[in-house]
Order: sequence, then C-alpha cells, then structure tokens
Amino acid sequence: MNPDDTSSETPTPPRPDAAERLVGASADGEDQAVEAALRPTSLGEFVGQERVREQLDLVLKAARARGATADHVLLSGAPGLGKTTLSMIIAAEMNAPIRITSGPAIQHAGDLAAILSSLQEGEVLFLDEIHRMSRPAEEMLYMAMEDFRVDVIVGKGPGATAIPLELPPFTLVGATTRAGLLPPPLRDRFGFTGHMEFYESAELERVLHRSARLLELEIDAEGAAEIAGRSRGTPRIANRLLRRVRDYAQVKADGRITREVAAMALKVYEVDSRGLDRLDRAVLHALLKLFAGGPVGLSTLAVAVGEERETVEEVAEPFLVREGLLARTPRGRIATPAAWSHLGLVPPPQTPGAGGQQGLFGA
Ligand SMILES: Nc1ncnc2c1ncn2[C@@H]1O[C@H](COP(=O)(O)OP(=O)(O)OP(=O)(O)O)[C@@H](O)[C@H]1O
Repeated sequence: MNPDDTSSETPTPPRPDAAERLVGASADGEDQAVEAALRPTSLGEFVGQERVREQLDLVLKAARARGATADHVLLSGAPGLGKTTLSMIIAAEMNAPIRITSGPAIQHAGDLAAILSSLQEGEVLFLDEIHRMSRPAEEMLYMAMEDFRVDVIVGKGPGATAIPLELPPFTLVGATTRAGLLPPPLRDRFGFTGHMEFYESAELERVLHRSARLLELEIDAEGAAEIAGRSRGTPRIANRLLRRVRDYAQVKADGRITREVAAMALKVYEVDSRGLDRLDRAVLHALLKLFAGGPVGLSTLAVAVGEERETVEEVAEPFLVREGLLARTPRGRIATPAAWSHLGLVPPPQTPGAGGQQGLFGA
C-alpha cells in the first residue's frame, strides 16, 4: 500500500483520556514523578509479557554476541503497559545510552535530523507515539532506519540541495498504541515487533508487591489482589491505585494495606470492584435505566450522561467493551447481561433493550 494512503500531515489529536481520572491509563504529573522510581531495570525484573520478554531477550543476546547494535524494535499496546520501561531496559541490557522523544514533538523533518545526527553509536532512540509523527519526518526516518543516513535539505525552492549525512548505527524503539495506523513501509523496517497485552490479575499483584517494597509499604496478598482486580489490566493504574490506598491506610488505618483497607479506600475514590469509575458507571447506568439496555445512539447516550460524545466513545467505552459490559452495534449501543448484573439490575423482559440483547446474544 502507498504510504501516502495511511500517513497524515495532521497529527492525531491526543485521546481525551482525562489524565486526572484515577483509572485513566495516561500518565499524570504525579505518575511521572513516581514512575521513574518504580520502573524495573532489567528484563528479569519486568513482570509478565512472557512472549515479548522471551523474544526480546533472544534479539538482545544475539546482538550482544555479534557485538552489533540491536535491530529496531516496535512495541505496540495500550498506554501504561510498560513500553517506555521496556525501551529503557533494552538500552540497559545493551549497555547503551537512551534518548527519549515522541512523535508529536517531531513535526518537522529538521527536528528529527537534529536528533539523529547527535546520536552516539549504539544509542537507543525511543520514539513514543510514533504514529503521530509528521509525514516528512516519517519519510526521513525510513532512510535513517535502513541505511543509517539522512538527506538534510539546505535552502528553499529551486536552489534547495540535499546534503547526505552519515549516522552512527542506532536502535530505534518505536512505541504506538495503534500499530494498525503505521504505514507498512515504516512497520516493515522494524526487525522485531512486540505486542503488549493487558496484564492478568496475578501479574498485577506481583507488580504491586514489588512497588510496595520500593515505596516501603506493607501490603498483604489479599490487599494486593483487591487492588489488582480494579486496575484494568494496567500496571500504571495499579501503581496509582496503590498510592491512593496508601494514603487511606495511613490516615484511616494503621498503614497496612489489607483487603478491607483497599476496598474501603477505593470506595472513597469511586473505583468499583471491576475497576469502573464514576464515568463508566454513569454510562452503564444511563444505558440500563433510561434506555432499557439499548440499542441507543452514541450522541443520545452522551447527552444523557452530560458528557461529550468523544468522552463517552474514547474514554468510557473501550474499557466497557473490553470488559464485555457494552457492545457497539450498527443499531447503537447495547448493554450485555453482565452489565445488568454488575449494576445489580434485572433486565426488563419485554423491552426494546431485551430485544436488542436477543439480537446480539440471540437464542
Ligand atoms: N511489566 C512491568 N513490571 C513492573 N512494572 C511495570 C511493568 N510495566 C509497566 N510498569 C510500571 O507501570 C508504569 C507505566 O509504565 P510505562 O511508562 O513503561 O508505560 P507505557 O506503556 O510506556 O505508557 P505510555 O504509552 O503512556 O507511555 C511504570 O511506572 C512502570 O514501572
């Protein structure tokens, strides 16, 4: 496919994943301050993602054995699953420095040329949100990745000249939440692609025990399980909930994090047993109570909860769909049987909502 078909001059706007949400997966200011202290620093310490870890281990060991720079690596997956952490581990395992930047920060090819030309041999360049780079920068990256060379354009108009610039070998680690948005010519230039999955509860419990140790908190197995179950499969959310539960434990209890303390704390913060927050529950509640389970159009649903359409669609719905609580259908949004039972409600038998569900889960 022609790269022109898929890449865009206009960067994708940031998702309205309100950073202030306790269960939002994007990093907020406090996360950024604390995350550095909680990042695992070696592949051995990195919890979960067995397949990616094992494959990456081979890629890095083989490069080390050859005395070569590691192949370019593409990491895809939702925010907060550990892509930045893995890129730092790659640099540490290769004993190489790392430079961190992001697609939205590189809007002109010149920005990229300045970064590339100052890399040291073997350096890891971490490019977060690589799908949001401008097209000219992306095209410059193709040549840099393949031939370790860029053409710097000097001057404008007919007098412009391309000056080739040799680059030292480097490893590009690209991260994206949407691998499908990358133009194939870019995707094909990565020697290794790792897809990061959401974490199992048991893995998040290990993350929580490790973080508690680093933050010098006392947490028991049940306390960790309680927090893990509400963390939406995401280590960043698990670590954030841990900090809020710590506050509660210190103010309202003896500082120890038990199941009871964790449950009480997260009730105060309105994160329920499945990790739904107030917005998620408001969407479900409107769908069930006002529209009898649907189908209902997105705009109507958004008006009913007093939110923007985009907020409902991009902030609340993905997790509700992933949890099997809501389905998007051509006729509108439909609540699943699990949604009724999660909110403790009984679906009315003879309603359009029940009809919608029969349509979806049809006998
Ligand atoms: N496998 C893991 N084991 C332990 N901690 C982890 C793991 N993955 C992520 N974390 C922790 O979760 C936090 C978020 O991770 P990280 O910043 O690497 O995510 P990300 O995928 O790069 O997110 P974004 O896409 O928003 O940049 C970090 O504090 C990190 O310590």
